[in-house]
Amino acid sequence: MTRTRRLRWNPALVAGTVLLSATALVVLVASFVLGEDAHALSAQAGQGPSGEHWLGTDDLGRDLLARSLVGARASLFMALIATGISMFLGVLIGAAVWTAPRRLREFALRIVEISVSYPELLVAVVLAAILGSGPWQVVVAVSVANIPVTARLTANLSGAIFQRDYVTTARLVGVPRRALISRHLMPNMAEPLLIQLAASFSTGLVAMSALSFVGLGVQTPDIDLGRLLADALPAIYSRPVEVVGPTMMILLMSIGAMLVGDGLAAAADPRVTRRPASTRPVPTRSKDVGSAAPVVVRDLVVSRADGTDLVHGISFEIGRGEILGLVGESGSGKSLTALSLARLLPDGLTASATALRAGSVDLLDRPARAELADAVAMIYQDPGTTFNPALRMGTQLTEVLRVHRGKSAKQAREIIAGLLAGVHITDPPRLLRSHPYELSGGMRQRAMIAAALAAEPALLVADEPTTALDVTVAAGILTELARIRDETDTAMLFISHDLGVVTELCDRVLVMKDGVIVEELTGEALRAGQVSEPYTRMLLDAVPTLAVTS
Ligand SMILES: Nc1ncnc2c1ncn2[C@@H]1O[C@H](COP(=O)(O)OP(=O)(O)OP(=O)(O)O)[C@@H](O)[C@H]1O
Repeated sequence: MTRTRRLRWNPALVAGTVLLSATALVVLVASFVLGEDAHALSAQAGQGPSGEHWLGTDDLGRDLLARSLVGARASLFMALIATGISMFLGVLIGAAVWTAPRRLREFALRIVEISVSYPELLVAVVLAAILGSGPWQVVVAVSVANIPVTARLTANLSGAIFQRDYVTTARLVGVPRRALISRHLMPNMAEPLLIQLAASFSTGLVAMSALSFVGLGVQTPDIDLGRLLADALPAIYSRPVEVVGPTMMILLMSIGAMLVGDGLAAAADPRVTRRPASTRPVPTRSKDVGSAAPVVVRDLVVSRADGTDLVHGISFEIGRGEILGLVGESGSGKSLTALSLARLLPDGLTASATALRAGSVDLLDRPARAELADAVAMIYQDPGTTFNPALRMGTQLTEVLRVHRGKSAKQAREIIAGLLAGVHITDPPRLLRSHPYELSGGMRQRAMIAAALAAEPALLVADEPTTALDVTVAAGILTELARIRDETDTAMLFISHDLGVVTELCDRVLVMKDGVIVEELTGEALRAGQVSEPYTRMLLDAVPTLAVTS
């Protein structure tokens, strides 16, 4: 079950909504009431404003106010239809681009970027000229001209959202593509897309009026605002009042739409956050090596597309119920090692190994997502980006159980509630009803651990799980991880650049430098300071201590 985020009204949004709806209402009502007056000829030609004709009459004696309101109705409908078409197709193309294979995506993105570089009005004029004059031709021309800008916005938004941890997690657990788009992409793009909708309406209205003005749109005797402006042009110096009606209608509607857009932008949620992580399968090299350990990594190489190796053939195993620490300075290759195990390497990087196994799953065999979810779970550094801000915690935490274990929503909630209680969340039902932003960082991280355990993975990767937390909360999370190690068979890969934390928690520690393991130590040896590598010594010396001098 998903939520509706409450709209935060602000002056621009109120003013825009009132202006737009009042104008639309007046236009609709008046155009029905005054429909005949707009076309009725009279002897009172070319008159100025009067009590009978508020905006005067044109050279055939037709009431200019009635014509403006009737013309505005046509422009309003045409702009709405064009906006609907361009938004629908733009969002579809933009989202589809990000679910396409990499090469096709790159190609499509370039096409969209090139299309955006042509001014919309110019494209609309060219298309309308090709299609011929008429209202539908203009609607199609303006719709098509507006598609690229929406498609690019959607593609950019999708790209950013696709790289957030919660989407990475959803992909890791094998959430189907359609659900990814409807549940994770769309709710998080709603605000910018609504803003784009308002902008698209406004530019569409102006473009359509411009096309009718130059004779490509609505044709006499039908009228829209552009047509009325064209009719007023010959008398622009002798009776300038003729342009007032259509100009005012264009202004009122587009200012209304712009204010709504600005209001939505101001009301947009400021909590939108990011963290580049990502996704790409791991191509492979060759075959195995027998070992009883649940996690086996042999000769893991991670390379860039240009052939540069970032991780240089490292090997390690993790035993049942063992926490293996992976330490090293920033850029030493810790995260790439972990992402290779989860088959979540960023685009442009590939991994190969002679053995890569978690539990019974051979990661070199391109396991199905469901299998992978059983094998590997991840806890990320920043609990603020781990969850989709648009969904309740219950929806997200139960995902893996519903998707892979076929549990009903109720069963999944019960299991997760038990796991949440296990990680010392005091009121699990309340947490399940909450949105992520209602929780503290520590609670979110505990919830992430509970979600990770739900799949009973053979390997739990914790990538700097305490770095974004304050010291006391971090201590609580470390205690949870130690408890999981003591109470379950889960093998754990604990990544950190902080030897102090690793010393507290890990049974064994690998020290990485420049993509190579330079030293392997037991937890005791590390605690006793028995290290042989100068690099490890340097890391150890970098651990802050609270020395009190008197
Ligand atoms: N997508 C990428 N494309 C190219 N190089 C990358 C990419 N991701 C990481 N690298 C490079 O690979 C090396 C190892 O990166 P990695 O993220 O594994 O380091 P790390 O030890 O986890 O660092 P940190 O503690 O800062 O997270 C670094 O030199 C980094 O610049």
